[in-house]
Amino acid sequence: MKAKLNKTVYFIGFMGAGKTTVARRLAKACSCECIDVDFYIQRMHDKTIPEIFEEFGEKGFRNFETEALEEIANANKPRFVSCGGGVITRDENAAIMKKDGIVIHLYSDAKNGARRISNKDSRPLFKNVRQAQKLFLERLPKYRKACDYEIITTRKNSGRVYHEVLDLLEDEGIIEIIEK
Ligand SMILES: Nc1ncnc2c1ncn2[C@@H]1O[C@H](COP(=O)(O)OP(=O)(O)OP(=O)(O)O)[C@@H](O)[C@H]1O
Ligand SMILES: O=C(O)C1=C[C@@H](O)[C@@H](O)[C@H](O)C1
Ligand SMILES: [Mg+2]
Repeated sequence: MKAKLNKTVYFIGFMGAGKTTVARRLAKACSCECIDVDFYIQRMHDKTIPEIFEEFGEKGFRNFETEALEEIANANKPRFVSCGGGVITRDENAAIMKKDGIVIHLYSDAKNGARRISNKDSRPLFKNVRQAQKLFLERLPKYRKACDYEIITTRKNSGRVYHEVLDLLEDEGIIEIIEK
């Protein structure tokens, strides 16, 4: 399949929602760039996320995250961006994404995320399922406020989520299908 993307699409959602997986597959179909904000931050600072949390704390990490988002949004070219799970903790991040493109919330709670994520050590804020579920419930209104669209991913495989997002983007004129 070949498609053309007209506007940058930001994926938000809790850890393990499938943001990176879906963004990569869509970028391949549209022959455009796919940016993972977590990878971008790690490359910018040449440190892993746990190292950044240890050295600069969560506040330091959040500052890097806003800086990275600003850079990504300023590039002003259509692409897919998968965000870190906590991007909605700052209202200014939501404003940066909305100004540049459209925001899709991939809904997955922490219990669902826990079944999908194998390496929880690389995620300092996913210590155990009970704590993570509490964090998810605190964040849910923020994900919903920050997004333009929401796709439920619970009990759906990544292929199904991909097709639902693709249909949505086509219906909204954000993607044009060139070849089926
Ligand atoms: N809908 C799905 N059903 C089952 N497994 C999935 C689904 N989507 C992604 N996965 C798998 O779950 C794991 C996490 O997916 P992914 O890295 O895309 O999530 P993420 O939202 O980017 O997470 P994080 O916020 O931690 O970066 C991967 O192993 C991926 O293959
Ligand atoms: O949910 C969160 O707050 C985070 C999710 C990850 O993607 C990373 O951005 C980091 O571990 C913080
Ligand atoms: Mg990811």
